[in-house]
Amino acid sequence: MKIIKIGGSLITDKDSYKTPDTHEINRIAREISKGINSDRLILIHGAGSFGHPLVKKFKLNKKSTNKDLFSILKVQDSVRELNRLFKDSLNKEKIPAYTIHPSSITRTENGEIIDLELNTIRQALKEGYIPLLYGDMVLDTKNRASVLSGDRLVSFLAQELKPNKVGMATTTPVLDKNNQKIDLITQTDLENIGESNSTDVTGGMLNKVNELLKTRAKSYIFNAKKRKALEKFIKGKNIGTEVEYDDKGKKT
Ligand SMILES: Nc1ncnc2c1ncn2[C@@H]1O[C@H](COP(=O)(O)OP(=O)(O)OP(=O)(O)O)[C@@H](O)[C@H]1O
Ligand SMILES: C=C(C)CCOP(=O)(O)O
Repeated sequence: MKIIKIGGSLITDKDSYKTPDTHEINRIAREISKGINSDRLILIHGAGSFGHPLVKKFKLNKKSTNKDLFSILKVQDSVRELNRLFKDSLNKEKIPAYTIHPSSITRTENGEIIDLELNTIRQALKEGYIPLLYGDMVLDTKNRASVLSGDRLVSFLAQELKPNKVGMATTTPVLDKNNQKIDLITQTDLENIGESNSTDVTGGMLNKVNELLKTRAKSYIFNAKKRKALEKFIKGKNIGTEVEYDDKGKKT
């Protein structure tokens, strides 16, 4: 099994509010379709400009017990819109993507997952679907709602479902201070890893690396703007920056 996250910066224009990159959405769906084989696959996508700017505007990433219910619903509706665009494009390419809305199956406590209903995902896989999840706003026992990033979903699902490979497709591999690609990153060399240059409430590249440090499966962050990179990754090629598992990287 593979778990792959498609970054919000690939499928949206992250600097323009709620702007899908339809051309890239369709190209990525085609690459997934060409790459896919009998290996099981779970897809997750980020929120891009359909999530981060609204969360920031409504301050929904802060601790508070009285977040406005309608603001939370607005963010959920917005990320669902992006999910629908991506799902439709995947289905058009004959990929049986089956959306599982994280907000319907997850609770967090202070942002940490305490329940996530895995049997729905397992059953969807069993029936031959490709479960499709995404960065969402979910119920939180202490703060009414919390932002659950697609990056966290990747590491949580990897821990539970034990895929043999994990990929985070975004617009760049991990770069060093000279802007050169890092081939292998470990817990000890995180100094040059920052957040995102765009509006991003979930920690950008640093969060991605931190989540993958907790992931035992072989894990890669790569640039899927490069033609055929995603297709090759799905077919089994290792590309981008490998993130080495480190049990000291465990946050949960
Ligand atoms: N050392 C680094 N190497 C590469 N990118 C870095 C580095 N430090 C910070 N970044 C930033 O991290 C960004 C990637 O993280 P970001 O969270 O925006 O991507 P994404 O997963 O595609 O988006 P989303 O969170 O919406 O799904 C890069 O575009 C870059 O701005
Ligand atoms: C901003 C929201 C609602 C989810 C963020 O998910 P991500 O784009 O995967 O970090």
